[in-house]
Amino acid sequence: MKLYISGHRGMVGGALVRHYQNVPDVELVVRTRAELDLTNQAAVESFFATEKPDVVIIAAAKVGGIHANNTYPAEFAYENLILATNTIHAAYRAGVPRLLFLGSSCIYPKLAPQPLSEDSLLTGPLEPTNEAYAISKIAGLKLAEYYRRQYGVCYHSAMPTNLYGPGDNYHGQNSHVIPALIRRFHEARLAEQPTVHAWGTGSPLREFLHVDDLAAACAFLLEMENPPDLINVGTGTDVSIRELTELVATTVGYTGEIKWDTSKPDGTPRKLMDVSKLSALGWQAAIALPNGVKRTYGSFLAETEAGSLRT
Ligand SMILES: NC(=O)C1=CN([C@@H]2O[C@H](COP(=O)(O)OP(=O)(O)OC[C@H]3O[C@@H](n4cnc5c(N)ncnc54)[C@H](OP(=O)(O)O)[C@@H]3O)[C@@H](O)[C@H]2O)C=CC1
Ligand SMILES: C[C@H]1O[C@H](OP(=O)(O)OP(=O)(O)OC[C@H]2O[C@@H](n3cnc4c(=O)[nH]c(N)nc43)[C@H](O)[C@@H]2O)[C@@H](O)[C@@H](O)C1=O
Repeated sequence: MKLYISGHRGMVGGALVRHYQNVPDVELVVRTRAELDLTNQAAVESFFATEKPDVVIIAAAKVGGIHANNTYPAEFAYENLILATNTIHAAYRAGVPRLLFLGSSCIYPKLAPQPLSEDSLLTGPLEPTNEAYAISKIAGLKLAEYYRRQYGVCYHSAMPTNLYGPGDNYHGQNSHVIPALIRRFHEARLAEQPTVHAWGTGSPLREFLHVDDLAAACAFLLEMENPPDLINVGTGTDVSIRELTELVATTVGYTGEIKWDTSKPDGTPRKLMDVSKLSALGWQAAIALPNGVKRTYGSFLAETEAGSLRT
């Protein structure tokens, strides 16, 4: 099986490469952004016509936390729309029979019933801080569905909940909450800072999935002969941002005071996936949050040491 993983230098793409690199009879195809810019339609068409992979996983995207999504909506919409469109269409034109598109839990309406069922898609207004990204992800998953329906190709989508793990982005402003807090608490401990600020009120609820679990779930879905068009991937449990913040501080060994910067947005009040569809098919997450955060802090230290930390 010739498998093209886009975005292999990102957190999800990296986990997929780790998962598949020792699987027998899998030939991995990867390209850096410098080698293949997925927003360049001609380059994408030419790549697919030459490589003709058997399976594609779209793990490339413009990704960021609440601040980045809220600040750069034009880039989040444009890059993710064009990247998904180019990849799905070129894969179809090159005769690729199987493709997995990755969306995100933010595709569901802000106030949809919790836990978020796949049936909630397109039933109400989106969370404003990530509307642009969500719209591009909805377009991507719908495109995969339409190509499957019209052309009979097995193109389908998975909706992961908030992810974390090795190879995450530790940018001070544009990252997600777990990498942001790991770095902030780590630096505060080293500098013996008495106070650390976390964003918002601490009251929102979020569900977190380790990226190695997501890679395993993607492989599970790609083994299915007739996968659903759209399926949620998560753990089925959530925590408050306040609880998460305390967990990260403890893991990192920071003992100072935590203050809340309420000038920063909370985002959606709760985002818990209904994972009953995936559970019924026989898959569930294996890495519990405290252990996952501990492992991720270990990766952060190793990446810092190696000079490869993404900031
Ligand atoms: N992180 C999370 O919490 C969640 C992520 N997801 C989804 O998982 C997928 C992967 O996310 P994640 O791994 O976290 O993101 P990362 O930012 O870690 O990785 C994304 C990768 O995509 C590459 N990329 C972006 N634009 C282009 C382009 N135009 N051409 C070529 N490559 C490009 C980036 O390359 P470069 O390094 O050169 O910029 C990067 O390697 C995305 O679809 C995202 O929506 C879903 C739910 C939650
Ligand atoms: C994966 C997901 O990621 C984004 O949505 P989000 O769930 O809001 O993700 P987040 O990780 O940025 O924040 C989670 C919560 O945590 C709080 N918070 C505290 N302190 C920090 C902090 O220091 N950084 C960040 N980023 N958040 C912080 C923050 O205020 C919020 O209440 C979307 O872009 C969306 O498109 C998407 O798909």
